Amino acid sequence: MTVGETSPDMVSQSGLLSATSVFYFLLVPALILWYAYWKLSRRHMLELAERIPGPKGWPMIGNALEFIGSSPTIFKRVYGHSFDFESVVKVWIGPKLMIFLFDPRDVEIILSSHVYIDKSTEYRFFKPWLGDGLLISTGQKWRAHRKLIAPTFHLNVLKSFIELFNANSRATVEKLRKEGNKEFDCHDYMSEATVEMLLETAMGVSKKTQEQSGFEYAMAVMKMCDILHLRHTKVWLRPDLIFNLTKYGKNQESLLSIIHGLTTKVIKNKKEAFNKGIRGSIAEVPKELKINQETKDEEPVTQKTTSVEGSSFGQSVGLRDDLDVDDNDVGEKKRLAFLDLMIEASQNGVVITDKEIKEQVDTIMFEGHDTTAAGSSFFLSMMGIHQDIQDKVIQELDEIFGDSDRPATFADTLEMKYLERCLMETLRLYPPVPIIARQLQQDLQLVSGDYKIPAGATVVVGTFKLHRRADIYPNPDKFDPDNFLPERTANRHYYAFIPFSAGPRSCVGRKYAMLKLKILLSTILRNFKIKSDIGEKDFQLQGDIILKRAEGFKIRLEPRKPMAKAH
Ligand code: HEM
Repeated sequence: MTVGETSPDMVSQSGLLSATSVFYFLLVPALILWYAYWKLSRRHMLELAERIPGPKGWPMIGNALEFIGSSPTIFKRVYGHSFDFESVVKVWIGPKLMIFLFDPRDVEIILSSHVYIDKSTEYRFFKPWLGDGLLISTGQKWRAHRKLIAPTFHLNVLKSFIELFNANSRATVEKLRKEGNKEFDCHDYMSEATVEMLLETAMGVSKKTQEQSGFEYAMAVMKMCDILHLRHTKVWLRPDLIFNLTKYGKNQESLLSIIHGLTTKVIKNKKEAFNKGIRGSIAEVPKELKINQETKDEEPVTQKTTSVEGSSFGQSVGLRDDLDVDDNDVGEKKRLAFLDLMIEASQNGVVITDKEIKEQVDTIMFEGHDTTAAGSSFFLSMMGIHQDIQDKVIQELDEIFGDSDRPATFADTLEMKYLERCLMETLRLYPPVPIIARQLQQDLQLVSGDYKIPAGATVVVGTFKLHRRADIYPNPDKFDPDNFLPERTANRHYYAFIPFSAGPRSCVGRKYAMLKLKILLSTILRNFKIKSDIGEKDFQLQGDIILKRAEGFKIRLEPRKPMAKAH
């Protein structure tokens, strides 16, 4: 080859070289342009955010370091720092803007709105588990499904669950008895009980027909929540591509196969029963726990409607949502339990597909169990710590039931006024859902101060902190059931107590949860006195999606009577 001649190799190499240099030549300005555009498109957001108070952050990562460490450490640190600010706090996690709200007036604007109803992008980690179920769906799909599902949790449907609530509460008491008087974690029992109750009531199948135990399901859910929480706090686990390669990704897969295994079986069993013409729960109630018809018929007329005078079912008296609809408005046909209605609707054609039923069953099974398991475990912890208050609850129960072991009726639950106040106070101090997050599609003007939250930001309603505001609850960290005396609640802002959220996206299971918890907890306290060797100041709180005690819900039991008497 002579000088000046070029080999085909060299041609292709120089071609490659020039292609690479052209690529970089174009890439750099493209990146600069993209960055400039990105900055420009966020100018509005940055300008509005600038005026909102918040802790100083680092370049690029913002305040992300605040979220490093163990769950209890993060919870303590973030809650502690919230006192450096008033009712609105801005936090940057990398490029993500989050605005925390603690003022009930601001919270009302968000929660009562039909506009600001989109869930924050963090909820997307739930997708492989809950699909497009009620908790995370949005727009027309959410609206249509909410309309379908809400009536299945009206009080008239719930009243038909009372015998099953009693039967399962009784079974839980017998399981608890085996602990003797040693210290143990009551959360496991509460999880199992709530899963089994959901199976037998809302799903209408028998827990005995599920080969897989409710306990195994509950444990898998707990581990799934740990993984989801990790993805919220560890930024590098957020992209699916990376997450799926990690051990957490693999673990999630096997947990989902347990979780979905149970829900698939539930739907299959229910469909089989449905095709045989069976409606309502196929679970059996022991004869001695059947509530006789006379007692049912004695219920005053007001109780035959879905709203009960003076009883707020877990939200401020005066607030109303789509669960507070009178019987006459609901109509006879819609009075079916959750899964019965889902299957009937699907058989009638267009309303809901099999995939959508599955997503809703997964959603209700998750939302319906982990929250109530935490709520009941905190309640038992409170009883164990505050013996004087527990004595008053027990006295009230003795006045209602005497020394009879008869099952609780709906009318009895309305008499449990002091127990209800203790439950509300537990949900105030330890709300099982400690924060609620929404994604803003439009700017939002606040009323607590002259701040406007820009579209694109994530709004976080800090329920835990809101419930402990000293200007609303005097001595806010003290467990004081009298906070829910009518004269105290009368002048309180409706949105100062929102354990079940409020407004159009409030919890559909609110009344279900309150009724079930009253029966479960009263049955436990009719049989045991609770003791605790740990005080509230030693709680290691962790807010991984659901608020829990990291050290476990340790209590001890003292039997109140040797053996239950028949009525
Ligand atoms: C103590 C028990 C419970 C508490 C504290 C609680 C709390 C909440 C909260 C705060 C929300 C709003 C979440 C958000 O916007 O991010 C919610 C939503 C929801 N809850 Fe509950 N919940 C409880 C029990 C239940 C039960 C028993 C069920 C079902 C049987 C249930 C089903 C749902 C569903 C489906 C949603 C989504 C509603 C929607 O977006 O339209 N919850 N819950």
